[in-house]
Amino acid sequence: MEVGLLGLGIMGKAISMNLLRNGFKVVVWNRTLSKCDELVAHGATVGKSPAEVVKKCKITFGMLADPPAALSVVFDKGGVLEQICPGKGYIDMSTVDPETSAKISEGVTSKGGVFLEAPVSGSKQPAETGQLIILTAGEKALYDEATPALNVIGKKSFFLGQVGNGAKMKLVVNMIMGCVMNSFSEGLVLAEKSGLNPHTLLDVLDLGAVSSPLIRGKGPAMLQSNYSPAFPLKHQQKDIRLALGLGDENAISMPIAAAANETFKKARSLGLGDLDFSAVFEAVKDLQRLS
Ligand SMILES: NC(=O)C1=CN([C@@H]2O[C@H](COP(=O)(O)OP(=O)(O)OC[C@H]3O[C@@H](n4cnc5c(N)ncnc54)[C@H](OP(=O)(O)O)[C@@H]3O)[C@@H](O)[C@H]2O)C=CC1
Ligand SMILES: O=CC(=O)O
Repeated sequence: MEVGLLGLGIMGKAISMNLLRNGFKVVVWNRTLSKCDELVAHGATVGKSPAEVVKKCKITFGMLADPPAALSVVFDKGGVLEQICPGKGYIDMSTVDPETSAKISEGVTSKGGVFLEAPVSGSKQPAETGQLIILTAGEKALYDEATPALNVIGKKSFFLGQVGNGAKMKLVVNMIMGCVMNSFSEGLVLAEKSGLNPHTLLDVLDLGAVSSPLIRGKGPAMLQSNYSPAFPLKHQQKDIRLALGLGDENAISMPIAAAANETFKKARSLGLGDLDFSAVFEAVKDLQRLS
């Protein structure tokens, strides 16, 4: 099976590599074209534009940074819409808001193509090993057609119905994850400042109800100030911001998410946006110094 992949950031690169390893032919494109070289060395071919990738492939995936990027590769010159047509599908895996997803769906379907949104839960390592959780919504026939690829990309795919439901589910999940990370960071600072050994806190947490792959996976590196990016902090802040927008539309009061958003914004203002989202710990430490 041949598939296209637009966007070779942390996730797009890992997903492409995994597809190649599993026998898929992959046609890649990235805004910074030089990032395609490593994929070519592993057997991928390159399209010079999103449109050229769509021309070559029956199904094309997008994995872009944010709503402006996701819209740009579809609607701009050389974009997906120039070649999408009946018989071709576009699957957007970027984390965006439901409105962005609906715009992309309308654009694709207006040209006779089919659309599926498919944001993923899970980070760099699950992407490398095909262990993502895929939150799809949109055209069920495209979901069925893409299942062989989805089965390689993830350990479980959900089909959630109409376009927008995948985006909403992803934003709810990441709103929770951002709040947990912020709260965990405050706990680490509180432990240390009140005279406890934060390493012992990690051991205690790991044995109790709060134990999680997130805390187990990130905690030791955070205590070494190691924030090598798996999930960039700027994307986590984008997700909480978009989740707050969803809360706004639905008149849902979310004071904890709003506070976490402020901490992630503070982290961005400290220049930590490209580091892993666990670097919010540094912003929490900085806030203590100021208070
Ligand atoms: N990293 C993670 O753990 C996870 C991330 N996600 C989500 O997946 C998406 C991708 O994440 P990730 O791979 O980490 O992000 P990266 O920041 O590593 O990569 C972003 C990608 O978007 C491209 N891009 C940015 N702006 C534009 C634009 N205006 N036009 C075209 N392309 C653009 C970049 O191209 P260029 O190389 O040229 O800059 C790059 O390919 C995000 O929506 C993120 O929230 C979801 C689950 C996990
Ligand atoms: O969006 C990030 C993730 O880890 O999931």
